[in-house]
Amino acid sequence: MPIVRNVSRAVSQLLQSSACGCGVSIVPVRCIGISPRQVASDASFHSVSFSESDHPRVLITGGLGQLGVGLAKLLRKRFGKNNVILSDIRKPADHVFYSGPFIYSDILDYKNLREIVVNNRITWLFHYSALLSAVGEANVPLARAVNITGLHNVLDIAAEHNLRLFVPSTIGAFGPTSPRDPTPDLCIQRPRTIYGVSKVHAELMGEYYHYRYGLDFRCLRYPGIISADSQPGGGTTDYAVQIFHDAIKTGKFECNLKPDTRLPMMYIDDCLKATLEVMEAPAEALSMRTYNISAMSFTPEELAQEVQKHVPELQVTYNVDAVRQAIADSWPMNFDDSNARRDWGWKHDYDLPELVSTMFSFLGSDSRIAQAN
Ligand SMILES: NC(=O)c1ccc[n+]([C@@H]2O[C@H](COP(=O)([O-])OP(=O)(O)OC[C@H]3O[C@@H](n4cnc5c(N)ncnc54)[C@H](O)[C@@H]3O)[C@@H](O)[C@H]2O)c1
Ligand SMILES: C[C@@H](O)[C@H](N)C(=O)O
Repeated sequence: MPIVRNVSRAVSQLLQSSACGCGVSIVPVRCIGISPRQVASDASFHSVSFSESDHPRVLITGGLGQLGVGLAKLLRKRFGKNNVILSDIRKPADHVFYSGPFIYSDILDYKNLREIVVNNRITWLFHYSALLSAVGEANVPLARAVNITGLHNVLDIAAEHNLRLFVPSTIGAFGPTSPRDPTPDLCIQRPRTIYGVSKVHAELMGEYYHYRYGLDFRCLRYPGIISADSQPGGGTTDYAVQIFHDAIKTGKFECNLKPDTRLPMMYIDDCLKATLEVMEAPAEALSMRTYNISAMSFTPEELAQEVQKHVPELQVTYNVDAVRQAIADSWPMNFDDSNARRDWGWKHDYDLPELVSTMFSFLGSDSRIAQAN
């Protein structure tokens, strides 16, 4: 009766352990006998345990958004082009399609996702598919399906096939009753968006699967991410990307948040670096499975002033979007990431001045607003 023994050992360990996971080290119990989803008896369990000397075989879901292509580039440099598969439900641009393996995958299609994992002997999964905060409020049923049902599919497949699973969370996982300045890792989380609710759900489900089934779940709460070569997908922090494009194209920027709205932000290279670092961190180093990460925090007014050092002619006006403003007003102003810095050595490279000069050198500041005047 090995399964029964494993179950009772898992349950007794779970009951003895603290629920918060803060500083408490619990030996994860891997027990495929109590796999979270019943699978057909003929299903194959080609789970490949990843040994440190091998390269992981990586799948990225929702990989054609703001962050996925950059992540694939970083991981392919490290693990080899053919070991990293990008997937999405959209058609990739030529340069993406020809830069490495791409596959269609709808995360709502459980069987197809499982087939991809099995056929490609996937060992690491980065689950990036999501509807972000502003688009989520515009289509709650779709956000609920993609962000919650999709996550359930990914969790079950990851547990069944012994994957290391990364799911990003967000500053949006906090709400108006959370401490906002700074926001620690462990505090009240009562977000008021479907996006935030789905991300708290993801954090809790991932941690539950970790303690219950031994799933190697790792999660970072990202701030608003700023990138030059990819467009944001409909979030509240999008203004901080749009200002660069508008400064160069027209010399005029209309901001949809109030000038004094302070939010945590990060340059994409720091975000992707943190993601790889936490995935490579030894399990013993992780006292928690969900960490805040932080780099800088600024208001639209402060960002505009820094941008004007490069484009002095830039004119900024404010036309507040009530939905986005309400969301931003409920989010952290500053993020406390001291646990990530202590546990696995997280350290950001970009503060506001470096972020702004890097964005302009990427976007080519010589094409700036001469034509706008
Ligand atoms: N960009 C940020 O500022 C930020 C901040 C915090 C957290 N995050 C998180 O990081 C992850 C990636 O963010 P992003 O900015 O690249 O998002 P994005 O909105 O730009 O991209 C999301 C991708 O998911 C895909 N998708 C939607 N429905 C799908 C489905 N049914 N099956 C498969 N794919 C589907 C979309 O086609 C899109 O390419 C998300 O989980 C997001 O919550 C992002
Ligand atoms: C912060 C983050 O999760 C995303 N950029 C949003 O604004 O929705």
